[in-house]
Amino acid sequence: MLSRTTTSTAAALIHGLERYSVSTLGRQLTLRSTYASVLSRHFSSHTDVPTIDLAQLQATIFSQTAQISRDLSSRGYFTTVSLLPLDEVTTLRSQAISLRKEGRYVPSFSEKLVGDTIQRFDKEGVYACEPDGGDYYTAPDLISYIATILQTLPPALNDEEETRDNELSNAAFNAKLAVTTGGSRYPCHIDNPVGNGLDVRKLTAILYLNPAWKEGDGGEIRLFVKDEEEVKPVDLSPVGGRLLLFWSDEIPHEVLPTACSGHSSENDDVCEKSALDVYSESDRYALTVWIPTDNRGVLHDERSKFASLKDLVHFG
Ligand SMILES: O=C(O)CCC(=O)C(=O)O
Ligand SMILES: [Fe+2]
Repeated sequence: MLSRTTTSTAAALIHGLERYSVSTLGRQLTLRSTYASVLSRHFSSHTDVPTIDLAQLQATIFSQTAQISRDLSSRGYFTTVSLLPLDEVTTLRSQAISLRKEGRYVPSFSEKLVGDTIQRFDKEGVYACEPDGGDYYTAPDLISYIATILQTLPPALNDEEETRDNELSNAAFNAKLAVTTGGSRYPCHIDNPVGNGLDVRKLTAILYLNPAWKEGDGGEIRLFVKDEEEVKPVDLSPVGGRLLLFWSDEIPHEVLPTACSGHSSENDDVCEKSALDVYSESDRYALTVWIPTDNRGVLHDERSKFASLKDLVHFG
């Protein structure tokens, strides 16, 4: 349990966040209320407080900032499997499930560029929620985690030589909690594929909330990165406590199918997708925070060493 002083620090961190709304590829992603107003209600009523150690989370990020910055600039991504201890990951997962039980998730869809047009497609068996300040009472640790990441990563990376030019912003962001059920996958995509001035997301930060994940459970994220002039796939398991960072406008990636929890009655090879209100241990939870840039000019920069990836990779 956090002491009052530490929690107040979290409130102060959160207080800096602004309302943010960006229309990305025609979709309105909106932060419905500020975390600050919810936290001020919280402090007057002394109800639940976050139990994850936010000060330790911040210290862990600061201790790895130099490596994060080096990896992002040299290979386009950074990952560690031990951002948080497993008991904290378990807490976050249970709050993610509570939000699902409250009906905060909706069926997920994505958009892809086909030639010059943007096509929308459903991601069958994938459900998503955009957590915001209004979710604080149900998910205090999830909301505090998001706030801590936002207040820690952008200034830390803006202080490092290799990543300073990206001018990451801690004033504006989008967050998404997604659950992938039996056999579902995400096709290959780039999170911010056009950089048309409305979508300014630069850094993708994913935390995986699957403390019981085992080898063979599937659901790996496959990044396409560069090895000399060749494209190299890198598969990373969604183990609980893994943090993955990569450039939102440059790194193609897909999510491989999760293992089946049941088979379709008609076809044994086809996984039974879970409905929105069916919960399974094998559900794959991921919490993504997208950090934007204050300088649109850095998006889709043709001089970047990763710029050619979008031409080399087959999407869809
Ligand atoms: O859950 C993952 O591993 C990646 C999800 C993803 O690519 C996305 O939400 O854009
Ligand atoms: Fe993505």
